[in-house]
Amino acid sequence: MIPVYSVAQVRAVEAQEISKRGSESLMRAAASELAAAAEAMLAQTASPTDALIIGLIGPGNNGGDGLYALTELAQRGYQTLALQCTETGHPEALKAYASVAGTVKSLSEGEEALSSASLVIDAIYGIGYRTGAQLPKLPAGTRVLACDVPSGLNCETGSADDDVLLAERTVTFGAMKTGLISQDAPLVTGEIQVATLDFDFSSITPETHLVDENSAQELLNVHRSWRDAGRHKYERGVLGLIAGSALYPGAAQLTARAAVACGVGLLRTHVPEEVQSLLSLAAPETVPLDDEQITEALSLARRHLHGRGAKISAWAIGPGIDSRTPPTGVIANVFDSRQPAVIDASGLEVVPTGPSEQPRVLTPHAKELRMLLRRAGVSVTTEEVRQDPIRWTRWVALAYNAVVLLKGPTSYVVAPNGANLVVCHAAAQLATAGSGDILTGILGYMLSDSSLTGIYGLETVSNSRLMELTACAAVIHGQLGRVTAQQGTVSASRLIDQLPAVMKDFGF
Ligand SMILES: NC(=O)C1=CN([C@@H]2O[C@H](COP(=O)(O)OP(=O)(O)OC[C@H]3O[C@@H](n4cnc5c(N)ncnc54)[C@H](O)[C@@H]3O)[C@@H](O)[C@H]2O)[C@@H](O)CC1
Ligand SMILES: Nc1ncnc2c1ncn2[C@@H]1O[C@H](COP(=O)(O)OP(=O)(O)O)[C@@H](O)[C@H]1O
Repeated sequence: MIPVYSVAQVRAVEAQEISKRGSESLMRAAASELAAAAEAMLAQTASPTDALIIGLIGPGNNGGDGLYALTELAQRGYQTLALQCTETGHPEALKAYASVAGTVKSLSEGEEALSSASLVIDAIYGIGYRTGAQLPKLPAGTRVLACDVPSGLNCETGSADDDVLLAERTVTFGAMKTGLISQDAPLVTGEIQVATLDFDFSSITPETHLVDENSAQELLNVHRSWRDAGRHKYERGVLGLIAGSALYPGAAQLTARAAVACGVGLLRTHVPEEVQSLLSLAAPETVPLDDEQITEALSLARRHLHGRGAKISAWAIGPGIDSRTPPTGVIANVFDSRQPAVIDASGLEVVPTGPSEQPRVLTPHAKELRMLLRRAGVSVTTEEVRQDPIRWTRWVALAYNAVVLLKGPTSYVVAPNGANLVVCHAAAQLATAGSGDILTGILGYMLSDSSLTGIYGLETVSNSRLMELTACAAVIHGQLGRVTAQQGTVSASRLIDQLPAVMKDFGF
């Protein structure tokens, strides 16, 4: 997992590093990382002599990084041009660049060259940016590498100006910063590469941790073993799905098909009669589960009589339930159990507040989070949630005694004790009807699989493992969106078609 720090924390460590190593040597180290990233971006498309790299240079240290990077690139044979975007610049870096590659032009003098740039390095503003500067408009299709932070992005809040310079890649220095993963940031930074420059953060507690593809792989492997290959379907895990209504017959199918596509051991489905025949057609692998069997399964689980009757390892509750007539009796019994559950959509309208023995994950989007807060007696606006998502998600986690996944372009996973993780891996195309139902299927499957929860006997899964698995499900879901979008337009059904291949990439 990647630790994420506030700008103030990064500034404090930076000050220590400057006193140890000197400002110039740090800046040169940052510049080398930036130059290497520029070379990597051009590796497929241009040889050094053909490529023109233009640096947009600002007044402070960010501009200094850009100039030293351009100096290195000029020394390696690239054609470079430094365009000064403000009245003043970093004096030593300006001198260093001039001595290797010639004079620096003003933006107005050299603007025309932008249309022939192979790559633009955006080194106008970094963490010192305050909103409101005049930023240059780049020709459509310009490839941009941002130095530390895209210019126009407030790196404390993640709020971007309308004319922010959109980056294909951002090389950020010291550590991942909160404002690079919040609010607008995921839409403007491109891929983020952290160049730690060996900054020492050992005495500082990060604000949160980012779970990316690599960290998800590691987290998924924690309990996997060679013994997994010898398990039969019941040992592998049985998911109980309570979903669907005549009003929304599709949601139960999507969640069921997603869980099946993940490779669930067995899926038992509790849906209204009129939905069951459709579900059996859409997912013939599923086996219906009636009220009596649920009561029996819960009773056996309470008496630890595993392996008899309808054994259920975890539950997925909510997709497509008609909130006007939810199956409250059955759901109430499941909520009273100690079996892990993911609760989504209309299930969120009936999940009880207060203490519970059940390990639970609630998966609201922002509007559902506000509904959950209202049910717990707290009234907030959408803007308040946007400004401080972790704070309001924590309120819900505490009030409902559950791990909460707040879904959106950036997703937040928060436990009742306040621990939190962030996932920034989504593709915009995931904003399509039914994609949340698929996430419920993926997470439901993961909670049911003992090789992922590490629970084979009588204990229950801890909130910290629930958080990890929830973050992994969000990463897988994000990757699913990315892979599907590469091949065409995205719909929930197309996401399910890609799911087996994406799961395979995560070691399933
Ligand atoms: N301090 C260090 O040792 C290191 C700093 N690094 C670089 O230093 C950057 C931070 O440098 P600075 O603190 O000089 O800040 P910036 O280079 O981000 O900004 C320069 C100055 O621009 C001005 N400014 C900001 N917003 C403006 C606006 N809207 N209108 C007009 N002027 C505005 C501010 O006065 C600010 O100090 C980092 O982002 C990173 O690129 C790296 O070299 C790593 C080492
Ligand atoms: N603009 C966006 N960019 C990236 N991911 C998004 C965006 N909007 C929504 N998502 C993701 O898509 C999913 C939508 O879930 P949800 O709102 O429950 O949809 P539905 O109710 O249609 O199933 C969530 O996983 C969320 O993180």
